[in-house]
Amino acid sequence: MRPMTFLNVDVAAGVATVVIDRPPANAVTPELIEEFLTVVPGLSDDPSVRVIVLTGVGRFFIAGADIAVMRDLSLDNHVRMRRWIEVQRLLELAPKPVIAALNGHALGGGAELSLACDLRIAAASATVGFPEMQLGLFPGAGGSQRLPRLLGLHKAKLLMIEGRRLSAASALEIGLVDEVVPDEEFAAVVATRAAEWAAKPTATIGLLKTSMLEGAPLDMEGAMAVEWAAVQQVIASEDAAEGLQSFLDKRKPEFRGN
Ligand SMILES: CCCCCCCCCCCCC/C=C/C(=O)SCCNC(=O)CCNC(=O)[C@H](O)C(C)(C)COP(=O)(O)OP(=O)(O)OC[C@H]1O[C@@H](n2cnc3c(N)ncnc32)[C@H](O)[C@@H]1OP(=O)(O)O
Repeated sequence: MRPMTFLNVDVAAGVATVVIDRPPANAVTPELIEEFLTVVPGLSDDPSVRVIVLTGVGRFFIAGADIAVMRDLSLDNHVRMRRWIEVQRLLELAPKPVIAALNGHALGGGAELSLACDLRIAAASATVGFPEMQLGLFPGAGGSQRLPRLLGLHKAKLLMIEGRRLSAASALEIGLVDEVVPDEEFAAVVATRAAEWAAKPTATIGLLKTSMLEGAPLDMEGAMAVEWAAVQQVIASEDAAEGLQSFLDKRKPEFRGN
């Protein structure tokens, strides 16, 4: 893979950590989007990667779209920036868990990216919000459709109309993040959680992700068929055999992720 300018990728012990480093605010530009579109598929396809962690350098996770870039209100520019949605779909459909480690401000398109991840862990000093409307913009980086699915229509609408930046604690209260960690413990807790998730049956998690998404818009009959197709894949997996055998052997399972 060609060297990246804004993304630092480290893979160790099954954990791929993608660190966003585009000073001063990790704001999103077409160039940063292209780097994500280069990095994420490779991590998705790499069987040695059991979990992907996204995080930022400094006091910003992602401050959202680069406002200077967004000043170009042309359709062409928005088509370029709209590829952020492709990044989100790659994460949402990745055949492995994706953790958004919100080290700092996660705003606008940054918060919207986190909605496509499977776990959101926030440092206590992080803030999360959808301030697009304060800029006269539409929260159109996936958030207007994912947030209602997460929080319910009314709460999502209020959050987006008001555009408030929530503290990590407030975001936890409403279910926008899953865990809040004191700043000084954040890196260690993220590493621990990532290691825990890397040891789980990775392929089965990938199947759970895609079958839940596939089944969501279907009627119960169709959804049950999606679930049954997933079950049939999992019962043929090494991890299913290992999990059951480990219980009978009274030992911890050693899932190999397939
Ligand atoms: C993400 C991809 C989008 C895809 C779009 C799809 C296209 C089609 C749909 C279009 C709809 C748009 C969808 C999404 C839009 C957005 O995300 S809009 C941006 C939303 N984000 C914000 O509004 C946050 C703006 N930042 C702030 O409010 C503050 O920085 C802060 C978070 C409250 C922190 O304040 P403070 O601690 O005082 O720091 P600052 O001095 O403000 O910031 C430090 C430097 O960082 C620069 N900066 C901050 N945010 C951005 C940003 N979003 N873009 C560009 N630059 C940013 C800030 O200017 C400072 O720079 P310097 O002055 O040079 O130090």
